[in-house]
Amino acid sequence: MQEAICCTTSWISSNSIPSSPVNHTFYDTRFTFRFLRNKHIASFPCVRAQQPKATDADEPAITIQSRSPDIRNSPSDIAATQGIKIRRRPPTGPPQHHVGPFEFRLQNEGNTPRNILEEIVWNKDTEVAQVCFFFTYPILPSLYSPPLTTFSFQMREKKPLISLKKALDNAPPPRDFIGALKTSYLQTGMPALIAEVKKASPSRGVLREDFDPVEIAKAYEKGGAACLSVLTDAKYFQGSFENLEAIRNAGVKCPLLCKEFIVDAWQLYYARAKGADAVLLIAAILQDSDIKYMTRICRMVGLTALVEVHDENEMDRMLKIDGIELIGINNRNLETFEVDISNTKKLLEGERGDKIREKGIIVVGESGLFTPADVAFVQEAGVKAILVGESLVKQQDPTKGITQLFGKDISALMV
Ligand SMILES: O=P(O)(O)OC[C@@H](O)[C@@H](O)c1c[nH]c2ccccc12
Repeated sequence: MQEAICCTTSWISSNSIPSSPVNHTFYDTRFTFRFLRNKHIASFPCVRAQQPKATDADEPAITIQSRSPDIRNSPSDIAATQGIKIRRRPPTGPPQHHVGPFEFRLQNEGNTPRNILEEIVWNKDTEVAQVCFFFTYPILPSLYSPPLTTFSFQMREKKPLISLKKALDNAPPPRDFIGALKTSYLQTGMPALIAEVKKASPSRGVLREDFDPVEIAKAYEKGGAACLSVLTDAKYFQGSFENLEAIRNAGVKCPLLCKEFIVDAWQLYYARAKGADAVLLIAAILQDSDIKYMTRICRMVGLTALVEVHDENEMDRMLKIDGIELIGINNRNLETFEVDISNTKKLLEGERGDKIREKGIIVVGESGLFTPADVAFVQEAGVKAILVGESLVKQQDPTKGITQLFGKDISALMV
């Protein structure tokens, strides 16, 4: 079985593990891990964790795993049929060549990221995996051939879910992200602003040297932002979960979007535990079953999911999924960095626009918005909210930046 999650050696490298679903299976009384390999299944009791409370009474209980259970067998084949070009890891795997104690990495098409988004996702997969726990448990030798006395498995957790669950209980309560957008839109008659706290990006480099996330967040709130987006990726955006936490703890009332590359359900819990009210799910990197699965988890833990699309195929995929309430159209192609705000218009035309209105989905126009004309253009196209980073964060006074972006002081229009 390709997606085996246990390793038959007592040593494993984080890179050598496929992105398999580790079963974060919660029971009220005990927690069982299941290991699948060559059709053998071994289960044993482990730490107890608890299933989060369903907020929707109709929502059946769910088993928490890293990724959707539906994709366990051939994730890349399914992704390809959905038009997803981003590969989730080097298909040729880790370095193959060993000479004595040395390892040689052979660079080839299979283990070289094809674009920046793929590179970010591979790094994120490794990052989430590296902060894991390695457990070594004795196992019945008869289950495997040759007999083993121990095996190790990787748990994609910086903190085990049990402690994250505790952190969830202590997390500040989730706030209504969509409600804040709707209220702002009604009060101002302009697209509600999700203002982004972003220090740097791979396409633009460092946007602001004197970066104080709390000060910027407060300035955005004062300027009339409905919600804030906080970058938490450290490697490419110089963001952090500490920034998110600090903004939340500083008493900023705007609901917070955790701007992260979510590749594993564990990250949803972590974001909520750190005070996020919403998370970003990127259709270019998550297949349909992952989106369905992760949006369900979001509902259970009280997070709003902002599902991001960039092209027609991604939009059509998301429109077939029930329960999506908020869709962001990214004007930036995350593979090439090209920005074109007419992308928002293109994806809202014709039948797609009709379907979005029918379903009552709120659309957010994302990236590359700098002027009142840009805001008017995407509003005309049908968005009720906008997500803006660069043009605001670069202003010495981000509050004034908001007034310049809209051509008027929107904070004065808010009750
Ligand atoms: O700085 P801009 O061009 O205003 O863009 C903000 C936001 O849309 C952008 O940061 C963004 C949109 N989708 C993302 C996904 C990951 C990281 C960043 C993003």
